[in-house]
Amino acid sequence: MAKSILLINGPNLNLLGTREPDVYGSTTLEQVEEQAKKQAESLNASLETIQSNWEGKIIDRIHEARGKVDVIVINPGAFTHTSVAIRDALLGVEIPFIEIHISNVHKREAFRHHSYLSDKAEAVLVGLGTFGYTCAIEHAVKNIKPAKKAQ
Ligand SMILES: O=C(O)[C@@H]1C=C(O)[C@@H](O)[C@H](O)C1
Repeated sequence: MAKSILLINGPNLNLLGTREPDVYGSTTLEQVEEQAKKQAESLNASLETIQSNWEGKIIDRIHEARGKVDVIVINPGAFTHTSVAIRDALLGVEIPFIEIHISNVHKREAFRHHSYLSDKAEAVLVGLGTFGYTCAIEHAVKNIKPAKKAQ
Protein backbone atom coordinates (compact mmCIF):
# COMPACT_ATOMS: atom_id res chain seq x y z
CA MET A 1 0.00 0.00 0.00
CA ALA A 2 1.51 3.37 -1.03
CA LYS A 3 2.35 5.59 1.91
CA SER A 4 0.82 9.05 2.19
CA ILE A 5 3.00 11.87 3.45
CA LEU A 6 1.93 15.38 4.49
CA LEU A 7 4.62 18.07 4.35
CA ILE A 8 3.81 21.08 6.55
CA ASN A 9 5.78 24.31 6.52
CA GLY A 10 5.00 27.02 9.04
CA PRO A 11 5.31 30.77 9.19
CA ASN A 12 7.74 32.75 7.05
CA LEU A 13 8.83 29.64 5.13
CA ASN A 14 6.95 31.04 2.15
CA LEU A 15 9.84 33.53 2.02
CA LEU A 16 12.43 30.78 1.53
CA GLY A 17 14.99 31.75 -1.05
CA THR A 18 14.92 35.44 -0.21
CA ARG A 19 14.65 35.30 3.59
CA GLU A 20 18.05 35.50 5.32
CA PRO A 21 19.72 33.35 2.64
CA ASP A 22 22.84 33.05 4.78
CA VAL A 23 20.70 31.14 7.29
CA TYR A 24 18.04 29.44 5.15
CA GLY A 25 19.74 29.21 1.75
CA SER A 26 18.57 30.27 -1.69
CA THR A 27 16.19 27.41 -2.52
CA THR A 28 12.57 28.56 -2.68
CA LEU A 29 9.66 26.83 -0.98
CA GLU A 30 8.21 26.06 -4.40
CA GLN A 31 11.44 24.26 -5.28
CA VAL A 32 11.41 22.36 -1.97
CA GLU A 33 7.80 21.25 -2.51
CA GLU A 34 8.42 20.31 -6.15
CA GLN A 35 11.45 18.24 -5.23
CA ALA A 36 9.54 16.57 -2.39
CA LYS A 37 6.67 15.60 -4.69
CA LYS A 38 9.08 14.12 -7.25
CA GLN A 39 10.95 12.25 -4.52
CA ALA A 40 7.75 10.82 -3.07
CA GLU A 41 6.61 9.71 -6.51
CA SER A 42 9.94 7.96 -7.08
CA LEU A 43 9.34 6.12 -3.80
CA ASN A 44 5.78 5.18 -4.79
CA ALA A 45 4.38 7.40 -2.08
CA SER A 46 1.88 10.25 -2.25
CA LEU A 47 2.73 13.67 -0.86
CA GLU A 48 0.63 16.71 -0.09
CA THR A 49 2.03 20.04 1.02
CA ILE A 50 0.82 23.04 2.99
CA GLN A 51 2.52 26.23 4.04
CA SER A 52 0.74 28.61 6.38
CA ASN A 53 1.57 31.61 8.53
CA TRP A 54 -1.51 30.86 10.63
CA GLU A 55 -1.27 28.46 13.58
CA GLY A 56 -4.95 27.52 13.41
CA LYS A 57 -4.71 26.65 9.70
CA ILE A 58 -1.84 24.29 10.43
CA ILE A 59 -3.84 22.71 13.25
CA ASP A 60 -6.92 22.31 11.04
CA ARG A 61 -4.79 20.63 8.33
CA ILE A 62 -3.32 18.24 10.92
CA HIS A 63 -6.88 17.35 12.05
CA GLU A 64 -7.90 16.74 8.43
CA ALA A 65 -5.01 14.28 8.07
CA ARG A 66 -6.38 11.96 10.75
CA GLY A 67 -7.04 8.52 9.35
CA LYS A 68 -5.71 9.54 5.92
CA VAL A 69 -2.03 10.43 6.25
CA ASP A 70 0.63 7.91 7.28
CA VAL A 71 3.46 10.26 8.27
CA ILE A 72 3.75 14.03 8.71
CA VAL A 73 6.97 15.90 7.95
CA ILE A 74 6.77 19.30 9.65
CA ASN A 75 8.89 22.41 9.80
CA PRO A 76 6.78 24.48 12.21
CA GLY A 77 9.02 27.53 11.81
CA ALA A 78 8.77 29.79 14.82
CA PHE A 79 5.77 27.83 16.15
CA THR A 80 8.37 25.17 17.05
CA HIS A 81 9.32 27.30 20.03
CA THR A 82 5.87 28.50 21.06
CA SER A 83 3.07 26.16 20.09
CA VAL A 84 1.63 23.73 22.60
CA ALA A 85 -1.42 23.74 20.34
CA ILE A 86 0.43 22.21 17.38
CA ARG A 87 2.00 19.65 19.73
CA ASP A 88 -1.45 18.73 21.00
CA ALA A 89 -2.85 18.48 17.46
CA LEU A 90 -0.08 16.08 16.39
CA LEU A 91 -0.57 13.95 19.49
CA GLY A 92 -4.32 14.11 19.11
CA VAL A 93 -4.43 12.66 15.59
CA GLU A 94 -1.89 9.94 16.42
CA ILE A 95 0.10 10.39 13.22
CA PRO A 96 3.87 9.83 13.52
CA PHE A 97 5.84 12.91 12.53
CA ILE A 98 9.35 14.02 11.67
CA GLU A 99 10.45 17.49 12.76
CA ILE A 100 12.80 19.39 10.48
CA HIS A 101 14.63 22.71 10.69
CA ILE A 102 16.70 24.08 7.84
CA SER A 103 19.09 25.86 10.21
CA ASN A 104 20.91 24.40 13.19
CA VAL A 105 18.61 25.91 15.80
CA HIS A 106 21.03 24.89 18.56
CA LYS A 107 23.66 27.19 17.12
CA ARG A 108 21.31 30.19 17.14
CA GLU A 109 19.50 32.31 19.74
CA ALA A 110 18.68 30.54 23.00
CA PHE A 111 14.93 30.87 22.40
CA ARG A 112 15.31 28.59 19.36
CA HIS A 113 16.92 25.80 21.41
CA HIS A 114 13.61 24.53 22.80
CA SER A 115 11.01 22.72 20.72
CA TYR A 116 7.50 21.80 21.87
CA LEU A 117 7.61 18.87 19.43
CA SER A 118 11.01 17.18 19.56
CA ASP A 119 10.35 14.80 22.46
CA LYS A 120 7.42 13.31 20.54
CA ALA A 121 8.98 13.28 17.05
CA GLU A 122 10.09 10.03 15.37
CA ALA A 123 13.14 12.01 14.24
CA VAL A 124 14.45 15.58 14.38
CA LEU A 125 16.64 16.91 11.56
CA VAL A 126 18.39 20.25 11.99
CA GLY A 127 21.08 22.15 10.14
CA LEU A 128 21.01 20.17 6.90
CA GLY A 129 19.60 23.06 4.91
CA THR A 130 16.78 22.11 2.58
CA PHE A 131 18.46 18.72 2.08
CA GLY A 132 16.82 17.95 5.41
CA TYR A 133 13.47 17.73 3.62
CA THR A 134 14.91 15.07 1.28
CA CYS A 135 16.24 13.08 4.23
CA ALA A 136 12.99 13.41 6.15
CA ILE A 137 10.83 12.21 3.27
CA GLU A 138 13.15 9.27 2.52
CA HIS A 139 13.04 8.29 6.19
CA ALA A 140 9.29 8.78 6.42
CA VAL A 141 8.58 6.53 3.47
CA LYS A 142 11.17 3.85 4.16
CA ASN A 143 11.32 3.56 7.93
CA ILE A 144 8.43 5.10 9.81
CA LYS A 145 5.60 2.75 10.78
CA PRO A 146 2.45 4.33 9.29
CA ALA A 147 -0.40 5.68 11.35
CA LYS A 148 -3.46 3.53 11.88
CA LYS A 149 -5.84 4.36 9.00
CA ALA A 150 -9.57 4.95 9.30
CA GLN A 151 -11.41 1.66 8.75
O1 LIG B 1 15.57 26.46 10.62
C1 LIG B 1 14.35 26.46 10.38
O2 LIG B 1 13.83 25.90 9.40
C2 LIG B 1 13.38 27.15 11.35
C3 LIG B 1 12.58 28.16 10.64
C4 LIG B 1 12.12 29.28 11.23
O3 LIG B 1 11.30 30.11 10.58
C5 LIG B 1 12.58 29.70 12.59
O4 LIG B 1 11.58 30.45 13.31
C6 LIG B 1 13.05 28.51 13.39
O5 LIG B 1 13.61 28.93 14.62
C7 LIG B 1 14.04 27.68 12.58
